[in-house]
Amino acid sequence: MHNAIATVSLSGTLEDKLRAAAAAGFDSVEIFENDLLGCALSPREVRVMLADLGLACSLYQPFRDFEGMPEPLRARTFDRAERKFDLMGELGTDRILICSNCSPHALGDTARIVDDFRELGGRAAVHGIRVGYEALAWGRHVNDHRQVWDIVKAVDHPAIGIILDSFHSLSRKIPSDSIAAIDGDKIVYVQLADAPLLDMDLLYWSRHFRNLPGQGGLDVTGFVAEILRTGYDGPLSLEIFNDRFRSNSAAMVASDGVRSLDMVRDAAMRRIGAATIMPPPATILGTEFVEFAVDPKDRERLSAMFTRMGFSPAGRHPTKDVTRWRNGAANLVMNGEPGGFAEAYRTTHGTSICAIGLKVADGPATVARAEALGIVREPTDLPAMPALRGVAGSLVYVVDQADADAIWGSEFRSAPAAPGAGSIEAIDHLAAVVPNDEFLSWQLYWRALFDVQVQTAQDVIDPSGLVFSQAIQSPDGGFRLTLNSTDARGTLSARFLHQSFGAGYQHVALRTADATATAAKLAAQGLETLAIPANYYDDLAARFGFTDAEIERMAALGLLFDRDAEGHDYRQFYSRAFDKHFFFEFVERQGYDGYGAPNAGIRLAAQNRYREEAVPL
Ligand SMILES: O=C(O)c1ccc(O)c(O)c1
Ligand SMILES: [Mg+2]
Repeated sequence: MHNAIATVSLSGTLEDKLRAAAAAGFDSVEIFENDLLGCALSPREVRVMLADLGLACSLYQPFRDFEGMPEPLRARTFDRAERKFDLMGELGTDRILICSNCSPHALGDTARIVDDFRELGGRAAVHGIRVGYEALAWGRHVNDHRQVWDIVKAVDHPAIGIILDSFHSLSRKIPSDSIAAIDGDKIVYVQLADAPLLDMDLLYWSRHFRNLPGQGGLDVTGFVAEILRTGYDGPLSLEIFNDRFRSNSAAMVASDGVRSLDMVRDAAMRRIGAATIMPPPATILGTEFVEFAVDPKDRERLSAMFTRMGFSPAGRHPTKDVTRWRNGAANLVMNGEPGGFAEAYRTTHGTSICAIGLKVADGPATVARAEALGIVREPTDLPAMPALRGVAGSLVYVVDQADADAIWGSEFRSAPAAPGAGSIEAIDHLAAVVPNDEFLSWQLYWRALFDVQVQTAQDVIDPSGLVFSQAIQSPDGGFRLTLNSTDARGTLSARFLHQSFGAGYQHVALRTADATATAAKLAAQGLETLAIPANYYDDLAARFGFTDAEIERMAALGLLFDRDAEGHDYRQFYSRAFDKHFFFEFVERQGYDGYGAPNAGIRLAAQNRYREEAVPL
């Protein structure tokens, strides 16, 4: 069993695609006919290039509108097939994909279809070629792999088998356990794609929105598990029609593709109880700390902000300019050390969040899985705390739960915890902004490495355009992250990307048991918070029946409110941004699992009103 990718999944010319697939480590490619037709190389030259790159060609596709054609079209499809068999000989591949007929001329007569395939099998066998029949979800008469399997059984020819494509089967909600009826040695090829769950015409959904397993909402793992159970051991091949991938870097999509296939194969093997190739998805217990790279000129103002947020210095590194700030269970690290990673980071991005520390159940296993998935490990001088490369070159420190306390003890000279400052229970969530091109890539990174779940993606309305927000969280909610991206240049997210020279963490949400009391306390300490307009509170009163006094109090503190369908409440308020760059949120969850999506547009409109204000130099 090996990793393959269809050339249609990658951007560029055929040559670009092949080079990217080889560089990422694929074993073989499916050559998509249009990529060959537009290529100046002859099939023989492509074959030489493939050999030079160490790639095999595992499939030629697609061959359309073959089965059940009335004469004289029928004779012509057989001639066309013979031409393609010759071409495949030059290209050096022995498998072809025939997708189910979409022609208005196609006859649905199964006996005719079976005869057509039997005849084709005879002709293919002469060339040593195996033909795989794939049900397109929108095929005119055949659109379900169960129909294809019935036909393949009836044909009963060694050169004729079935091709399974996860998109076609899962988009139609065909139960994957139906694959158990298929003989593994009759499966000619397997194509994999995921997709976001969209209620959309199947053809349009397939041709524009497919994405890599681990980037969408289909149960590709369950599909692969059933295929492995049949004993199939041929290629698992990515066939991704995606508008964004057509313009993205082929190198990025190809290396994400290998990560995705390795992840899905590992998950499927785990599901069927087979021996696996890497440690399981890592359990994150929480965000142990957030580290800020601070420019010396900003140190005083950032310290003042932390103080107003109820944090106090709780330890200092014995030799480095690194300070631990603490409020309850939340740690913020301020790093002003020259000459190291933090300085390099702030030189590019300005004073900003340069690293996060994740507390995990098993540190060494987390790092081993990261390495198996091709996630870059960054050297650090902290042996107990390995670091992985994260968004925009920031670091994700891996903190084993057994070492968490020891790290603070050994790395910092601790001051006694300041009494009375413990209003923060934990770092609730992080919000990162990433360029649109990388949105799916970072989603895969988190979903491949960690045991996390995704919530339904949200469209958030910024006054200057739409922002996509994808929440990722551990099963118990102890770790939460939102990934945000936009095409709209004027949005806060876009301005963040522009001003900070790339992706990064834009805000940190801190959890408190009582947001109202925390807001009052921090306001009294001088924390500037985001003012929310009166119209919002009129609507809150109307929707939830708060008393005038309750509404007045919320308005005075800039508190936002939401309640989920089960009646769980959420309260949140925001700090002003530090130099229009990053900001803090304070949240109270009463069993509420979301992120206050109905309030996101209100918050963005409020932040937008400060847009013209100058930033201190
Ligand atoms: O969209 C299509 O036409 C198409 C063609 C070939 C495939 O393998 C496929 O899954 C879809
Ligand atoms: Mg397909």
